[in-house]
Amino acid sequence: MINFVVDGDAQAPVLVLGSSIGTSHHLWDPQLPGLVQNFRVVRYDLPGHGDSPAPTGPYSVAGLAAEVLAGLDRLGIETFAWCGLSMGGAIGQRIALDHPTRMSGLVLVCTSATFGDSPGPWHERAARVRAEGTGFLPELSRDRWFVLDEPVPPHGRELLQALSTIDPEGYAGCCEALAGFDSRAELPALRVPTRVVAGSDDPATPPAMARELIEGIPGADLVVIPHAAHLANVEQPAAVLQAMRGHLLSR
Ligand SMILES: O=C(O)CC1=CCC(=O)O1
Repeated sequence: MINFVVDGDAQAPVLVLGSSIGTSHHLWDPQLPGLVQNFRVVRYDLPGHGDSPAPTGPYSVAGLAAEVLAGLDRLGIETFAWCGLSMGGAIGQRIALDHPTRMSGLVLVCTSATFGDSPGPWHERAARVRAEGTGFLPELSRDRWFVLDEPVPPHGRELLQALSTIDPEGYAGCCEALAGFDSRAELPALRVPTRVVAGSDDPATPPAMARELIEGIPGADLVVIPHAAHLANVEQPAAVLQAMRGHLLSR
């Protein structure tokens, strides 16, 4: 069963934070103090990540969305705002499309309607993790997660180190879920008020992918964070918090 972590006032409106493949709920530690002022913040760990077990696959974004919703049901949470980075944004899109009455607002950070031109690289990464384990992931992720030639912030170094502790089967299953995700044709039907946040230097989900999201989602707006790669909320914590609060507190 997916691990959930809840912070903040039980009476406050709920904000769910979804993390990327390769990170845990700790991805959002830099924003937590600024969010609990207004929200009951619910975070979760993907299968095999953080404190979640890795059940046998196959995994899909739709299946993970259903698991997160089941967890929110167990917590007695009916309506919520959602902010998800990367895979957390894919899961957020799926829930917004399938359960729009449950979601009051959506922030999509460093994410996309599809993760790459072809699913091949995700299947290759899944196969490598199954063959070798997750030890190679910190080196692979350094230049995808953080701007080249800039020092990695201390929290970013912790997240990179934690990559090698992830359950290989959980990580591989999440790669396969990303390989199968494509919301492009459905974006015009996404009716939850949406803000898209992109990192100016994100090589994994570059600003062009963010523009595809805002061109597809009715009424969506875009904030581009300068000097940020894929983990923009770790590199530029204050700017991402401001973009999140600016959208979610205007609802
Ligand atoms: O690890 C990466 O390549 C970055 C990434 C892309 C989608 C996601 O969730 O993380």
